[in-house]
This record gives sequence, structure tokens and C-alpha cells, in this order.
Amino acid sequence: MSLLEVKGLRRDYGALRAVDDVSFELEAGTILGFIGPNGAGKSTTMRILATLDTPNAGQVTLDGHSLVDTPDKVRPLIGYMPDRYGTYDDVTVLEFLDFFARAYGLQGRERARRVASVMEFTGLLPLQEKLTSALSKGMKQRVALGRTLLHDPKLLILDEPADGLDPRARIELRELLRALADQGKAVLISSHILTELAEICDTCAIIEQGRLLATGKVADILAQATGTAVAELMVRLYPGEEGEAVWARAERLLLEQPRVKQVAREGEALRVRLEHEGGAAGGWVDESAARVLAALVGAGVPVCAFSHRERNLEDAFMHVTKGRVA
Ligand SMILES: Nc1ncnc2c1ncn2[C@@H]1O[C@H](COP(=O)(O)OP(=O)(O)OP(=O)(O)O)[C@@H](O)[C@H]1O
Repeated sequence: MSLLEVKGLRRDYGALRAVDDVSFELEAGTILGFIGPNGAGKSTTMRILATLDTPNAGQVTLDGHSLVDTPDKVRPLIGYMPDRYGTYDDVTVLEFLDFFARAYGLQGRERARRVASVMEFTGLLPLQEKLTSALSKGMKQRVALGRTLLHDPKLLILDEPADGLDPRARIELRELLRALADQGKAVLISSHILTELAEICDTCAIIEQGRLLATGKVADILAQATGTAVAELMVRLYPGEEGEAVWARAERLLLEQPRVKQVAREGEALRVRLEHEGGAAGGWVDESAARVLAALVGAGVPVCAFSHRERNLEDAFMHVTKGRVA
């Protein structure tokens, strides 16, 4: 049984169906990216999962407890960070976290220990005496994340946590979330910026106009949608004295390999498109890449760099939503 199971969730606001029959599961120790354009229903779903709103239909269980029927049982298991979080102007980082630790019912040494451990994890220890109002956006956001971790929840629900952060703060956030997943926490994170999620999530759920269009690994989503799994190889050559002829020889050889559908010169490299009919059978990209590299090297083609990547989240998103997003 998964830590979080969402079945047939629906939320209507008058005539508007903001969340329409949404079902998905989330395992402990994994990060699920909740992706969709503005107004898709991400925040509404997350608010329901955080027990701040009730669905018109559907069931949610967290660690075996029904969220709708027994919200008091599941609340201690949830850490929720809304898209707009507040910090107070005239309190320090330490005071802020201590205040919320009290609100979570932590007492005495245990409270001091948890606050210190959260500050250490989020890198806030050196800033503990600073006023929260004086912090950068990235640091404020760490304070907000720290607040959601104080009671050591099993599920983290983070609504657009990377919104407005600079690149460094985003990378640091990504590392923190990975560390939390490695500790066994389940993380649900939303965004409408795909690149933000692409490198961090184990699986993703694509939502549009309240409906889930696809869930699963990015590669699997693309394969489900198209029936064909796609990947790319980048091959750089060192032509040396042989010059241009090497490129032509490499191109010819590549096109003779099974699953190679297209070869294009791109700067100093060849971009090779691989396709596999019938979905994303495990390991096919690695197997094809190994075969292609062996063929090139075996034929004496001077390969100086070789890499491969599966199709990315942008590809999957654009395909699944069929470009209906703005
Ligand atoms: N309290 C409310 N009353 C009426 N309509 C609402 C309410 N909350 C949300 N909605 C509507 O429900 C739909 C889904 O909104 P939601 O905030 O869940 O989307 P979202 O995917 O989180 O988008 P964003 O990225 O803009 O936050 C939108 O059309 C929104 O206007």
C-alpha cells in the first residue's frame, strides 16, 4: 500500500469543476511533481490533501487513515507549505521556528532539539538571530520549509516552492528535497515551470483543467501517450586528419543501427534519435547506446564524447496536453 492514495477526488466551486476525478499514489521516499498551467487545480488538490478544504467526492488515505473521515489522525503526518507563506516582521529565525514548534505541541528539550535540527538541515543555524524580514527570498523560503519539517511529517506538500527563487536557491532547494526523500519522506511538489521539476522528481502527474492527463515516470508518460519511446544520443567526434569524411562515415554507420531513426549534425556533435516501438521497455536506451558506441568504435570512428538522454518533461508535457496550455 502506498503512503498516500488519492481516488476519484472532485472539488466544485459552483459551476466550476476545479478538480475532476483525480487519482494517484505516492510512495514513501519519492518525489512526485504536480505539473499544470495556472488554474489547473494544483493548489485546490493540495489544499484538500492538507485537510484545509474538503472534496465533494473521492477518498484520500494517508498511512492507512482516511483524510476526509479522520483529518485529526493525518494532520500530524503532513507538512504543508502554501504558495503564499508568511513570515513575521519582528521575530528572528529562531523565534519563528520556536513559535511553530510550540504550536505543534513540542515541549522542553525535545522542542529545542527539533528546532536546532531543522535549522541545521536547512542551513539556517548561522542566521538564527536574524530578523526573518531581513532575509533574502531564498532564505525566507528555507524558514518556511523548516517550519513544515518541525513535527517530522511523513508527507510534504509544497505548493510552488521554487517560484521566484534565483538559480542558486533553486538548486539548493532541489538538494534539500532530495535529502528529505532519501530520509524516507514522500514529497508532493507543484509547479507550472517544467524545468524546475524535471531534474528533481521521480514521477510526475500532469493536470489540466482539473483532470489528470498522465501520471508516472516521464519516459513512461511519453511512451504511453505515443506508443513509442524516444531517446537521444549525442556523439562527438575527433576527425583529426581525415576531416569531413569522418562525419559522413559516422552518419552512415549510425543509420544502419537498429532503432536509430534520425541523425543530425549539431555543432561539433551528431544528435541521434532513437525510437522503440511498443512503449518504454526497461533498459532499451542503455542497450541501444552500448550497441551504437560499440559499432562506432569497432569501425574505427574516433568518438571523443558520448552521452544519452531520455526525452524530457517538456516533451512529455507538450505531448500530453497537446499544446492546449498557454
Ligand atoms: N475558493 C475558490 N472559489 C472559487 N473558485 C476557485 C477557488 N479556488 C480556486 N478556484 C478556481 O479553481 C480553479 C483551480 O484553481 P487552483 O488554484 O487549484 O489552480 P492551480 O493549478 O493551483 O493554479 P495556480 O498555478 O495559478 O495556483 C481555478 O479556475 C480557480 O479560479
